[in-house]
Amino acid sequence: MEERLRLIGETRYHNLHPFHDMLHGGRLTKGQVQAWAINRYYYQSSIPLKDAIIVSRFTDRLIRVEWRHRIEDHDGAPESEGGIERWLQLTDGLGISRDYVESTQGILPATRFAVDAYVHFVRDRSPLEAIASSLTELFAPQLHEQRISGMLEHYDFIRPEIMTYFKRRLSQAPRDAAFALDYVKRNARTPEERALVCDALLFKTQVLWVQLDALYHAYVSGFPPPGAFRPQVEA
Ligand SMILES: O=C(O)c1cc(C(=O)O)c2c(n1)C(=O)C(=O)c1cc(C(=O)O)[nH]c1-2
Repeated sequence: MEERLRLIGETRYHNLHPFHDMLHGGRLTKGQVQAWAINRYYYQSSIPLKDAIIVSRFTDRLIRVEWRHRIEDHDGAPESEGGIERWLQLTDGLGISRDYVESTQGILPATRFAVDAYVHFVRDRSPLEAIASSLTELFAPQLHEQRISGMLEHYDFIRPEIMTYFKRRLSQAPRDAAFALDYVKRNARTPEERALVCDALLFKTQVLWVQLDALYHAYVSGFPPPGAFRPQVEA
């Protein structure tokens, strides 16, 4: 099963999407990077809702204890900032108002539908599939490394401080992915359960991929849907 999961990552993870090639290779305008960050905020801010649902689905206290730090990683705590605040530092650095980002008014409909589908998936499917759907994080650190170095190298509007979100994920994601992988290996006992685990990961790669398809269509091909964020024309 682990081999199958890793093959799904190698062939379907969104590091392979052409929008990411453009983002990391310095081939987007500042307006297109702003569009990516505004849309991605919706994903970030929904992750703790998704994780709270996962916590609510386990009667096993030890799993709840293990999983709940993910909510704090994103939401923060009274004395410490979390990932959502760090994401807003990124959008601040890109010159977009927090009110506008947090309102999620300008996001693409496809972003909302895809992210909501992820939240609903962990609510509606088995707890095993809910955990398996987080396994894309196995493949995230390499992508984050690429993003940090690529964006710093290629864009004069990206300063090191605003990439803190990704630097922090470099240590958080491997720990989280290792727990989830160990959990599915121990708990998917039948061929049917192992197939469900692989299908959950496949589903999640589609949640991520379709968000970049929508960004590409709107901001590279140039067909933003009505009501979506419109970058200001750059001089
Ligand atoms: O930048 C990315 O490509 C990327 C991908 C993923 C992922 O693979 O789901 C996550 C993140 N970032 C991320 O920052 C994050 O906090 C996160 C949580 C989860 C999850 O499913 O619980 N995925 C991801």
